[in-house]
Amino acid sequence: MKIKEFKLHELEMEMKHPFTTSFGTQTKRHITIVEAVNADGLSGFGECVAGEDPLYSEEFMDSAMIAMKKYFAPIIIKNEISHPDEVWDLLVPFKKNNMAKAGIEGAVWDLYAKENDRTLAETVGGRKAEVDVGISLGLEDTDELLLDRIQEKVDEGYKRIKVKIKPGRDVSMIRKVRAVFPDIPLMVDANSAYTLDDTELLKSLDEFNLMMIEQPLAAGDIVDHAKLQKEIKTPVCLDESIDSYQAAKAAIELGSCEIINVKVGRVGGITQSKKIHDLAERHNIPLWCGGMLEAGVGRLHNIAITTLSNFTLPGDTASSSRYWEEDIITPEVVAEQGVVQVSGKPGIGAEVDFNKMKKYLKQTITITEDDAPDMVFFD
Ligand SMILES: O=C(O)CCC(=O)c1ccccc1C(=O)O
Ligand SMILES: [Mg+2]
Repeated sequence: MKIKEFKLHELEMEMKHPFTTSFGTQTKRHITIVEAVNADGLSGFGECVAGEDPLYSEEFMDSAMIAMKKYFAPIIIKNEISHPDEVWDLLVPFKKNNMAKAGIEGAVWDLYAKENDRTLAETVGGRKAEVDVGISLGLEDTDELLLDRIQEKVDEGYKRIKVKIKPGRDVSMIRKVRAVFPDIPLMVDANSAYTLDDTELLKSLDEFNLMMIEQPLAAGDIVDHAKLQKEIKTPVCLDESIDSYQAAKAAIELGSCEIINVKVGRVGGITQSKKIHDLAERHNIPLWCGGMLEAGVGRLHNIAITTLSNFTLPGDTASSSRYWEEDIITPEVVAEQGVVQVSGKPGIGAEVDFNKMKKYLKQTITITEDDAPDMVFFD
């Protein structure tokens, strides 16, 4: 397949509700929709999920835009490929910048699926016709407000509730949650807010029968999580630490986690997600698909990857309406009683609605063959 041009549609989308984690509060998302166009004018779409600032990982949207524009888009335009798996091989000489790589690669996967008149889910090897989803709730100003939000989402039928925690908003808050909701499938996400010095505190979460505790310790850490997992009953789930196949392999071999949150953007795309999926499946490590407060394109990619067999736990791919007054896709993603139907249409299975998208559009950068200088970095 040959990509004639890439278009980087840079958006700024106001969120319906602020989203607070242990590393800050987000009220809007700086998102880039990546469009890959072939010679026939057919387009595939990906979404770069880098944050506004390097607070979740080392990437941020400004850095990702430069990486996609200067390196990754030109290299793919200059090379004829037969399968999207080859995108990773072409980009791997450039270190990290995985969310930028994943944005480009995702658009190529969607275009490839459309060129072959197949759904993206089928193309990545998924078999499910529907997927169970949960929802991730940010920290609220008070525990009572959090209880109200949980009630709302339980009433909507989400299959599991994820609650952010941080020092000072952890044990007593979760005790209140469990007092009201003793039996709901419940997990917490610390976003690296603790250290091994907090082992006793983290051990006290064992009384709440949590499904897992996500990323309690430093982003990128594998060794201390292995020490912590030996001390606590609650399964450790890693997010920020699993930024590559190699990290997943190390975490599994060291016993650093019992569950992995796979984010297509964080690990560098669908090809690497599939590789991690197969490794985890061989080692009986269940997966679920996390979120980065995506717009509809990213949500649809998350749904496609969730159709793979070892994504056995509900992920964070909630309805579009949970985040956006109006999403950029038609139809939007809708979770009915915590279940999302997988579209039978080619590719991501929904149209990118440019009339909706232009309300959020800051700029579109087009990269063509002319913009692709000879890459002197490698032959
Ligand atoms: O996409 C969502 O619904 C939120 C997922 C989420 O919790 C999150 C959102 C932004 C950055 C990090 C995380 C996380 O899972 O750690
Ligand atoms: Mg997380």
